[in-house]
Amino acid sequence: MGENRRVRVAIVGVGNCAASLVQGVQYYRDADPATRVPGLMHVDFGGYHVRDIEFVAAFDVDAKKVSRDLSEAIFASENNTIKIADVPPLGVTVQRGHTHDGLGRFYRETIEESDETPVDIVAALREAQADVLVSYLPVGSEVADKFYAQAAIDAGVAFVNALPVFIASDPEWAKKFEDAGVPIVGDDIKSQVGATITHRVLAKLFEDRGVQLDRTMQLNVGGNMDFLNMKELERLESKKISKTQSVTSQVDRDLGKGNVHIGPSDYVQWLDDRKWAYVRLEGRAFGDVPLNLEYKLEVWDSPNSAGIIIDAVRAAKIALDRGIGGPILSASSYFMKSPPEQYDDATARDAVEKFIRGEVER
Ligand SMILES: O=P(O)(O)OC[C@H]1O[C@@H](O)[C@H](O)[C@@H](O)[C@@H]1O
Repeated sequence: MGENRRVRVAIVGVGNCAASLVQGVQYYRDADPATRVPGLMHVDFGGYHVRDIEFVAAFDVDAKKVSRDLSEAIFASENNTIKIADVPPLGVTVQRGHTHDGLGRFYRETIEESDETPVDIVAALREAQADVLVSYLPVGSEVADKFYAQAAIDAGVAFVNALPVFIASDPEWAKKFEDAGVPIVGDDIKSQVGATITHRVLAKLFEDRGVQLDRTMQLNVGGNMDFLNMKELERLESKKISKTQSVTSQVDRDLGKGNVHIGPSDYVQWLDDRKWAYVRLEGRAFGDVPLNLEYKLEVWDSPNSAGIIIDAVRAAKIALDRGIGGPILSASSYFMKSPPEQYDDATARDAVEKFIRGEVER
């Protein structure tokens, strides 16, 4: 395992999340594996340091990003996340990707689409000798995401599916990856301490402590392109399903129709890439006495997911090194909202550590 100590990463969708990822690799370049570093779960992940991640290809459709060096494209157009690092020129030119259903109404009204011809993705991935392709397409890009998933299979490149399109968790797609011997980690990134994981953990706490959860809701607002895009309601159907099942999987009972409301709620432009989540859980405790819990989480959305992707790409690379194809269940269940199999987060975390040590196959 691990003769090649680099993790060669390609990105599709050079938005805020990609910006945080690229900056984060720079930010943690000299992190000491012997210490606990704020913001990372692993400095060293199975022998790969954060600085071993190398960006080798990037695809986008935005005229202000295509043909620019990745180090500039991450700060271009509508990208508005917090800056954490200066990024030197990377020598990676953003290539014209394929649009398919990637641009909803609000993207089309906001950005100018590149008039360059889309490149051959399989050829580009091969030429770049990519190990892992990270899909950061906008929510609702079902056709485009599957197109890139197929390109990853055809190029023999591992796939990290950060958006709520069901691929790793779809048995037919999972089999395609398995048959091709290509690893996949998915679906839908679960942030470090984000709306989903806090909500899951508290729902489980109610259950574990014998409080019956009767009703819950999670309302999210933000000011990035993700939230603007989701004003188009059809595009967020898969997102609502993904977020809801991630929380309800932690409760053993069916809460009943109408008692769970989880989803993106509105676009508030001045929040920029901040996301605020308002969460409420209503239950019954000892003697059927009401017990309610309400909290508000304020985060910068994109850096909150970047550390998770840094681990997900290294998990995918380890699977490649070990010749394991198909969904990587441990990493998918800890890092993603909709993995093929749901576990509680402590169990999933343990599984990831076992995977790193080679004690579980996937
Ligand atoms: O905070 P949560 O619920 O874990 O969600 C995290 C991520 O969820 C994805 O679906 C969003 O598109 C990302 O922008 C976001 O960072």
